[in-house]
This record gives sequence, C-alpha cells and structure tokens, in this order.
Amino acid sequence: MYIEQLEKSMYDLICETSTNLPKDVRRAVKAAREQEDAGTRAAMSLDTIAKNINMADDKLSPICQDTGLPTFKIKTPVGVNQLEIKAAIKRAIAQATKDGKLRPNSVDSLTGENSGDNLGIGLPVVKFDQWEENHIEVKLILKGGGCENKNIQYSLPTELEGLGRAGRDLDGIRKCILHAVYQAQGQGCSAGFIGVGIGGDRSSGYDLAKEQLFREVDDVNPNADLAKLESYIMENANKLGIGTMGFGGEATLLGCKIGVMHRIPASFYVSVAYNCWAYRRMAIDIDSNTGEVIRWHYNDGDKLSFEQSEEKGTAVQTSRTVELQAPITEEQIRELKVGDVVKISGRMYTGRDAIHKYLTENDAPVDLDGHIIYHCGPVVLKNEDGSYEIKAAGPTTSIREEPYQGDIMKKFGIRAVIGKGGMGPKTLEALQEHGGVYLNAIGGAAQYYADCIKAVEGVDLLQFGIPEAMWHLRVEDFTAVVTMDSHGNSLHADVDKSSLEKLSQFKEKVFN
Ligand SMILES: O=C(O)C[C@H](O)C(=O)O
Ligand code: SF4
Repeated sequence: MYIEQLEKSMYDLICETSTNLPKDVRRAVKAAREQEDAGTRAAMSLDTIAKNINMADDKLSPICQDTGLPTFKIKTPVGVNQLEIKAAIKRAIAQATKDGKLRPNSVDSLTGENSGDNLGIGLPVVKFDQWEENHIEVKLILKGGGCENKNIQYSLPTELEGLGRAGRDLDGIRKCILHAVYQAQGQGCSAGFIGVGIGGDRSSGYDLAKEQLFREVDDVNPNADLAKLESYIMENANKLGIGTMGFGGEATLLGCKIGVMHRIPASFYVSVAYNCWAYRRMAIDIDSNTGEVIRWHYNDGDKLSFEQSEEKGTAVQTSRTVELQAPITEEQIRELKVGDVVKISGRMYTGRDAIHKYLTENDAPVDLDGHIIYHCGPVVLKNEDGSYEIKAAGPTTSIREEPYQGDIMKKFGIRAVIGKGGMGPKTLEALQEHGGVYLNAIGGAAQYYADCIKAVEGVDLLQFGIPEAMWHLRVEDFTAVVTMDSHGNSLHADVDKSSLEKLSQFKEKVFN
C-alpha cells in the first residue's frame, strides 16, 4: 500500500509541476505584465504567456513542451528506504511520459537515441539527504534546456564586457550577476529568475545556485549583505531593456536569489543558474508511513488565473499584421520588416538540432521550397487509430542552428524559420541574400501554439525521437513576430547592442 501510494504521490508531484505554475511565479508574471505598456511587443508576449498558463491549467497539459531534466531533492527520516523512493519515482516518471505530462526528453549522449520514457543513465537526477523530521520532503524542478544553456559560471577575478574588472569581493559578484542577465538576452525565455551560488567549486557552486531556485520568489534573504545585493540586482537588471523574449521592455528579471558557501583559497566562483519564466518547481511533504501527500509547498496566497486583463495588449498597436500561407514567394518575404506580426495558416515543418544536421548532409524527405521550418520539439501522443495528437508545441532556441541555418535555407529554398531568441550574423546574411525571414514565437507558450496546430499531416525521421522528428503540421493563425528580415535588420542585434550600452552604466563600484 505504502509503495503504491508513494508512486501516486510522485506522479501527482510530476504532473502538477509540469502543468500548474506555482502561485509565487504567477504573481511575478502578473507584476511584470502590469509594468509593460499595453500595445508593446513585451505586453503582447506576456499576454500570450498568461493565456498559456491558464490553458495548461485547464487542460492539465505541460506549460512548456520542454519538460526539462527532472531533478528531485529529497529529505528522509532516518530508517526510510531510499531505494524504494527512487524506484517509485522512476515508475511515476515513465507513466507521466506515457500520459503526455512529460516529453520524452532522455537522450543517449553518444548515440542520440531517445529512451522514450525519460529514464536513462543518471536520469532522473535524484539526490537524498537525511533529516530529523518524521516526514519525507520531495522537491522537484523541471528546468528546460534553453535556460539551462544560459547558466554561466565566473572565476574571479575576471574582465567582463561592459563592466570591466570583477574582483574577489561583493562588488565583483554584483558585476557577474548583472553580466549573467545581460548574456542570457531573451534566449532563456526571459523574463527569467536566477539562482546564484557564491563559492564552492565548479560543481558545488552550481548546486548551490540551483538550490536557490527552490526559494520562494518573494522571500527575503536572511543574510543582510545578500538581501541588499538581491534587491540591487532586481532593481538594476530591469534597466537593461532586454524584456520578455528579448523584445525590449521593462521586465527582464523576475527573481534573484543568492546563496553563499565557503571556498578554497585559490578558487572564487560565482555560479548563476538561469530559469525561464516557465519556472516549474514544486515540493510536497509525504507521510513516511502511508506514502500520502500531507502538504503542498508554494501554496500561500491566491492562485492567479490572469482572467481580469485577458485582452490587454493582445495586438501590437505599432505594427501591422500580415497573413501568410505556405508556400511563400520571395517577393512576399521581402515585403516583411522587423516588427511586423505574421499570422500563419497552412503547412509548416518542425526541425530542430538533429534535422538541421541531417539536412546539411542529406536530401530533404519533403519538398521544402517556399516552406516554413519551425524550431520545435513537440510533445506528441499517438492515438489508437495511429494518428498523432500534439499536446504541447512551443519554439526552441534557434541559435543552436546558427552553423547550419543559412546554408539549409539556400539549399532547399526555405523562406521562413520560426523559433525563439533570434539567430546570428551568418543567418542574417543568408536571409538578405536568399530572401528569407526569421520569426520569433513566444518561448514556453506550448499550449497556446498547440492550439494553433489543427492536424499532424505526416512525420519524417521519427527515428530521431519525438522531439527531433520532422512533423508536418497544419496550423491556423499561428502568430509570431518578424525579428530578422531580408533587409539586414535584426531586433536581436539591436537589443544586444543597446543592453550592452546600458550594462556599462553599472561599471562603477557600488558595494565595498
Ligand atoms: O527543447 C525545447 O523544446 C526548448 C528548449 O527548452 C529551449 O528553450 O530551447
Ligand atoms: S522553451 Fe523557454 S520556457 Fe520552455 S524550457 Fe526552454 S527556456 Fe524554458
């Protein structure tokens, strides 16, 4: 009985974490939304995010399609069997994957093979501690890959772009944290949350940083110096103008939590763990006799559902909206300018890391001339009649495809790519030369976009696993913003440049 109940408690924790954004995170998103002027791109993005949070809640479906690398931190009373707990977690993970609450996200690092059930060597990560309490505490974070890739570790002293020397003191730490927010730009699905670990070595420093992500968004650091630093960072990082999705705007950072540990004389690390707005972490207390959940954490206050201002700023007032249907002509593409909002109906093909590599070395399985590639690794369930159902399908970080994208667009005649976070100079040049456009969708809005997908009309290269396959999608009114056009303009390059200038205003010493 205990074992079955334990597995159910773990299953509930996983589902809740994936589908129901914690209350403190909702409050932070709401506050950000209220800060942005209606009609701006930032307001539009936050509206989509708010809508997405509601939809995930209603449909009990993943908030974001990247359900991350599940990491459990568990405290048990002395005498509790930890092996049983680990086994229950594994079964619950496999079941939640089958039920579409988690994307099959566990990939063999050497062969690229997806295990299909989120289990694998070292996965999920489960860390145990003992304590004197009578109950079991289980914390879970589902941290996605895009924001994980924006984590950064500094070894002090160092020189930082825009900020100069960062020494081995509180002021050097201050500079590292500001720089960490700057370098993430919109690629980790800003507005984000950061956990910072000061000290330790490279691995314990990151562990400490990630531990901070389990703190409540609105708590106050018990260490007075760190409390001061946290509020300094919250005030000033939001002056960088990076904004939601890196579109520019007021809200760049929604939370900053800093922890400290001792170090050895030769090393001084500042480790920063960046978490996207889809900040999925939850915790439960479990009765160690029955296996039942006796308390959910992060449960204080009202649960916001964003209903009140549902329509606020859903259209960007300063931009025009263009309807597109694939196949698209070069002429149509050359008419698009940075800032335009596009609404796509018709066909698009997903393609992410494996597909881009494949397409540079092989022919395409379908004619891509005039077509759209969507950087997306969806959550897909197979129905009994053999058809597929998209359960979550937001964009993935595009910059990873930078080495391939321009060449592939030219080789196959692709006219548009949709992703998030923008791409670099090589792609921008190819867009100009070939007549192509980059469209930024709202990262993490996996339910919102799944709703725009009306059918799966085919799939190729499924051997790469569900997230990496090429899905043929029929979409309706799929909305995205032109952030790189065929005239050499890139909103991403502009925001990067202006935020670097703003960063340099924080060069002078603040803390002694
Ligand atoms: O893997 C994904 O679907 C998205 C990833 O989390 C990302 O932010 O790039
Ligand atoms: S797509 Fe964005 S919201 Fe989703 S896990 Fe990646 S960084 Fe987070």
